[in-house]
Amino acid sequence: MSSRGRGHTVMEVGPDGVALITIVNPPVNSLSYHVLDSFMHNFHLALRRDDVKAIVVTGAKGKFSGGFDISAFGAQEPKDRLKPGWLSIEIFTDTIEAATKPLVAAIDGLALGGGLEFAMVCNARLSTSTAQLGLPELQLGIIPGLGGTQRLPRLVGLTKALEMMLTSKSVNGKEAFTLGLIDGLVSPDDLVNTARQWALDIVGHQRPWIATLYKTDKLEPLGEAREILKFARAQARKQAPNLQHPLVCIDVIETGVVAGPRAGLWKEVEASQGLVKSDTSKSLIHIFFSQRRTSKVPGVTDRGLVPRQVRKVAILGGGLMGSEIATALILSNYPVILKEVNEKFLDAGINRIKANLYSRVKKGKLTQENFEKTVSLLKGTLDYESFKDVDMVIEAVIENVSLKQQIFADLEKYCPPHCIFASNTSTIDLNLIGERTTSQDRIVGSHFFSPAHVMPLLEIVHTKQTSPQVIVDMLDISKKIKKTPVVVGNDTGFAVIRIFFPYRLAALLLVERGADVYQIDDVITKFGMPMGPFRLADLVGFGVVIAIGMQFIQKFPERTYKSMLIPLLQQDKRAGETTCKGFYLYDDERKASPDPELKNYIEKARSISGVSVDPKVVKLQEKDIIEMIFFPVVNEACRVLDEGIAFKASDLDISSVMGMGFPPYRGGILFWADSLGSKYIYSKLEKWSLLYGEFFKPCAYLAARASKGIPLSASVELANSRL
Ligand SMILES: C[C@H](O)CC(=O)SCCNC(=O)CCNC(=O)[C@H](O)C(C)(C)COP(=O)(O)OP(=O)(O)OC[C@H]1O[C@@H](n2cnc3c(N)ncnc32)[C@H](O)[C@@H]1OP(=O)(O)O
Repeated sequence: MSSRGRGHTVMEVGPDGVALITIVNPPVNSLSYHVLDSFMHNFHLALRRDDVKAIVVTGAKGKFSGGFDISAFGAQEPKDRLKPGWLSIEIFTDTIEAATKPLVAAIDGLALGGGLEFAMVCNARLSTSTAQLGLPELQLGIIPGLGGTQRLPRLVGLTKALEMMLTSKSVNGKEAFTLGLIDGLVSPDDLVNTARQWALDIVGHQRPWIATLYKTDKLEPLGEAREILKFARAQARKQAPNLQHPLVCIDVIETGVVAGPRAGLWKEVEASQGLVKSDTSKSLIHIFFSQRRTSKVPGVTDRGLVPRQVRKVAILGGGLMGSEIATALILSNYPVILKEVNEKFLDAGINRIKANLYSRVKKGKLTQENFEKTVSLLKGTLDYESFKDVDMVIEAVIENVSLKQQIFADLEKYCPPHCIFASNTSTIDLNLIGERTTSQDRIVGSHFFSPAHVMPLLEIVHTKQTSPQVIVDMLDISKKIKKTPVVVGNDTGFAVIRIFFPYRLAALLLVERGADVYQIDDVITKFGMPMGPFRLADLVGFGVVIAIGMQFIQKFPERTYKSMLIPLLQQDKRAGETTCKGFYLYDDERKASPDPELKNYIEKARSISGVSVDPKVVKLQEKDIIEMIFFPVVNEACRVLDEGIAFKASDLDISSVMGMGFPPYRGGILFWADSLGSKYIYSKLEKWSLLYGEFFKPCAYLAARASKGIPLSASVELANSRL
């Protein structure tokens, strides 16, 4: 975790009698204790100075503040700071909001979390139209802790305040103005001067001097407020049944509405103290920093390489993945050439891309005008003529080695020598794909997850020969197309598919020994996965499931559990959701329901495997099911780390969350595993391997860490230092 510099504020007093205090703590002007101490020093100085009539607060380099310094959560603090309410009530409310000179916030860029709470303590707020304002604390497992739960409803009303806090979504300056969150919209160039004049106008009684905490005009009448809160509670329980902090947030807001804002502030203080120590918050903060750490790749991003500009991209293959990738790129303003083998396929690809964009128009995420502009970035082609000035090609054709080899050999002939050659393969060795070229250094994997224009993860796959420059370029592109990149090695399944291959196999092993398919899915969904392994297999389709399964049987025969259940279902034309039958039955609206016929297939698969129903498995508790399904995934993640396919444990946490929907509030697969302990996981896997075979056998990495009591995510250096 980094808060980089510790930060400070700078004060300048102008001849107009306005003290301008600027927060300086790059990169996002977070509110570290240094910043807060420095602010209070300057603030008291400004209050004391006779030549200061009013104060304007702003942030350096076009950013007001990204909020409280997240890296300071859980850090050891001096005693006075541990005093409940010290910052929120003593400093923010009773000192700043109650000051004898007015404060105006001049907001550009960001005012998030504590940043916005700081601005709401000021007596007026001016902002640029593009600034982002919001209280995203809930995505970190905490609630706004500097009065945000009380002041936001008093500025924008309960309904909007609840929406902003519970979804963690920010609003732009324009919307903030309409809502009443800010008092004026100003261009960036005029921001500070207008704020100075505004502050002087408050002093001169030409504008109101408002203490937000005591405003009531935006609050709904009590009866209506209770109904709104009741609805919000029901929604929160439905959307996040495993999470407590959204409900705590609603309780805190309610206290302020019912018992008054000071009671609300105290309740906020008390609730925040508990939440900041919760496992949920620790996990979500881990995810926050891990996500930002994925683009720091040792030996690659520490060489001072600068990403090259990619002005034009070509995509080969307008099938499902190719068109989704093209959609992602044009949505981020990359001109794209889509190549297909004939007019029919090309038209189909272009229409798919238009349909992807159109669905955003329907959802209000893209205007009709921007739809036209985005589509104009796309050109279709049937040959390589227009490839002479492309900076990157992404190949997304069917998984056929010789076809891909031919394509890469052609690319070498038609594309400029600097062009990056990326493949979206999810199963084929990149070295094989590039075998007929002399361009191995610019061959890289760009493994998108479907739907590629929606899913947030991009696996960047490097071979031993991929140049660091190409990886740096890919990291830059992934940032521009708003994906979280994870750089991984070139091996079967890369990271996500590889670590999750035992997920379905463990579930199949349990079912053959008597566990119930629907109970397993139910337990895994309650654990927090978007769906259980069987519902997921139906969604992906058995054709793909079997093809991927074959890869693992070939590569890791000793630890692949071979069940015939899925092939048996497929033989009967039950291939998952697309055939309306798989593990579930599907109606016209794709609603899944259990199928009583399934037991016949299970019995057949059981007899082929030669296993019988085990009464212990039939009676497994929820906790056992979770462990028997996820511990093999943890085991595989350890292997991936040990083999150097992933650079860091935290990259696998992000891969599991963003690629497979592992619940972020559990911190990702290895963070969760470490919360249970390597010894515990090892002992369980060891026991099951004796009962149920090699599939569960703990790997050497896990065994070594368990024997030393070291976390699975600890760096190799730490592990070695304990040898
Ligand atoms: C008591 C209060 O109620 C509690 C709080 O205020 S909790 C904090 C609430 N604020 C937030 O949740 C905002 C978190 N930050 C963000 O969403 C995004 O970082 C952002 C929108 C501010 C900027 O996004 P972007 O420009 O893409 O830059 P991003 O890569 O995310 O961040 C840049 C750097 O700032 C750091 N950073 C961002 N916000 C931070 C914060 N609040 N505290 C500490 N560091 C922060 C990041 O870790 C990153 O560090 P790195 O370069 O060393 O990896």
